[in-house]
Amino acid sequence: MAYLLALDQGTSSSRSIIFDESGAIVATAQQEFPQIFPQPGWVEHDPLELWNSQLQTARRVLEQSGIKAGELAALGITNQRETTVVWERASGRPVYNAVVWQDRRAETVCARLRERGLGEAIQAKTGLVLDPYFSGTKLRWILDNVPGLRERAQRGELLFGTVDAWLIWNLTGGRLHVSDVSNASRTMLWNIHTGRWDEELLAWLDIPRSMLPEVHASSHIYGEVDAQHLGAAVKIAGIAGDQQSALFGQACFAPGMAKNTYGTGCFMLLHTGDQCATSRNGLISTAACQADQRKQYALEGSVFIGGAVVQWLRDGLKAIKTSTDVEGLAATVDDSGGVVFVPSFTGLGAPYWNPSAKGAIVGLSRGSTVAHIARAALESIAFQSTALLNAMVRDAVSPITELRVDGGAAANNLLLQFQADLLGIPVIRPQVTETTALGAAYLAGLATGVYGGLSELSGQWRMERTFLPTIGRDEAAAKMQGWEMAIRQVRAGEGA
Ligand SMILES: Nc1ncnc2c1ncn2[C@@H]1O[C@H](COP(=O)(O)OP(=O)(O)O)[C@@H](O)[C@H]1O
Ligand SMILES: O=P(O)(O)OC[C@H](O)CO
Repeated sequence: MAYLLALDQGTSSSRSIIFDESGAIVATAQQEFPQIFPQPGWVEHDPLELWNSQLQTARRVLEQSGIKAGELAALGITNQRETTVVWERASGRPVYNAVVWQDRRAETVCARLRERGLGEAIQAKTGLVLDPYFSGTKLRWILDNVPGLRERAQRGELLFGTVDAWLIWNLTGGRLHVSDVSNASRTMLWNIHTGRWDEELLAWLDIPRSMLPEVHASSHIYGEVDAQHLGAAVKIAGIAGDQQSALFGQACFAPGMAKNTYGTGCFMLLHTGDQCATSRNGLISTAACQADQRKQYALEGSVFIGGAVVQWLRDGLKAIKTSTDVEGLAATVDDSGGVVFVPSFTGLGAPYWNPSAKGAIVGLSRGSTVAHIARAALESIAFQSTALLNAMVRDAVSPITELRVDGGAAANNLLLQFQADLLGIPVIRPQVTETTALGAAYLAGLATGVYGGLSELSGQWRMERTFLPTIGRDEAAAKMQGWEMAIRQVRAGEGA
């Protein structure tokens, strides 16, 4: 039996999972790390905490499983995307906290690029909307604002990486500065058509070329982990951004196959094969996992607050004790009683793109209770996801006949039923919902010969439960109209 280790470095925790070659989970270890909020709209992580928590979970999962590092066929890395780390080439020390994907501070950088009329040209090259979400704008902010760093970067003393590159630098004792196409495509420095770092983009964002990692296909033997970390050298044979990794782990390999991940945010990806489709409806184009030398693409809708709205009910409103409790509370009422919750705590992502929007709860009446608010919070996750799928349908790249789902909040049956009702297509939850980690394990297994090809992986995918629509299309459309009206109110409040 071959074993594969997936390192899944997410926004709220680091996880390590060992899979056997059938895709079954053998053991899991997880560790949370602190979120740092220095100012409203800013979100940071300590890069050393990311590295240490990831390493600890990798050691723990090996211990728990009784499998020795030397018995692993390979490991794959998957990570929160866009989060930006800068460190010293000579010492490996980070020079600033990691600026997290949710962080909005680079809006000033975007505004200047917009004023220069570069929004469309950037979108044409990168597939991305000019928004502070993406790494290049965060990196530019760091070099412009942290004293001394621009000069040091120009002297070649500093390196930039998304979290995959940072982890691999540490795993290999500074021997490798590498990343994969799926992560590179989120930096706004990568030309999605040529599959290269783009000199014009680097000039517009004023980023020295010497800071950037070397980029390969997602399934590729990058090198080996230093034996001191896990007890033996292990091949690093897969890297992918977590959402593209989940698309791969859901065995969505063909055009028209789509998945939605309900984690901190919600990320819906539609595979578009070797065609880079351009959205006219607020979605972005992104590199999908590349298993070989052929480029693969997806259309993506990214929602910044998904399951995080449930965390807010728990930690901010203290309405529930655990995230799981939300389902019971929401089920005590038949509907939201006219309450609509727009959880745009960190601006609005796709398809609305409004970095300064704030959250709102509208439609409150004397009869509204915390249960209505909890239900509206869950519904907001499904409404936002429906807006993404509607945009994909309007882009008419390919028909979407079903949606595969995963992520922490996909455990919530009430949410998934409401999702199927709104979408009017089957919403399908697989048996293995750790699809992000599974994708990374698959990529590593393909590169090292554990798997013969994609069809073998498609054959491993198993459905756990299907949610079918139970309401008419008119009723679904009316619910969606109520949502869009609330969005207009939020945007009007922002002067958008
Ligand atoms: N039963 C549930 N219902 C709704 N939301 C949930 C439930 N369980 C977990 N969540 C939410 O899912 C998120 C965690 O999912 P996960 O996939 O682990 O996220 P990430 O990978 O972004 O760290 C949290 O925001 C949590 O509030
Ligand atoms: O860590 P997650 O699962 O919240 O995913 C974060 C995304 O990669 C951000 O683009």
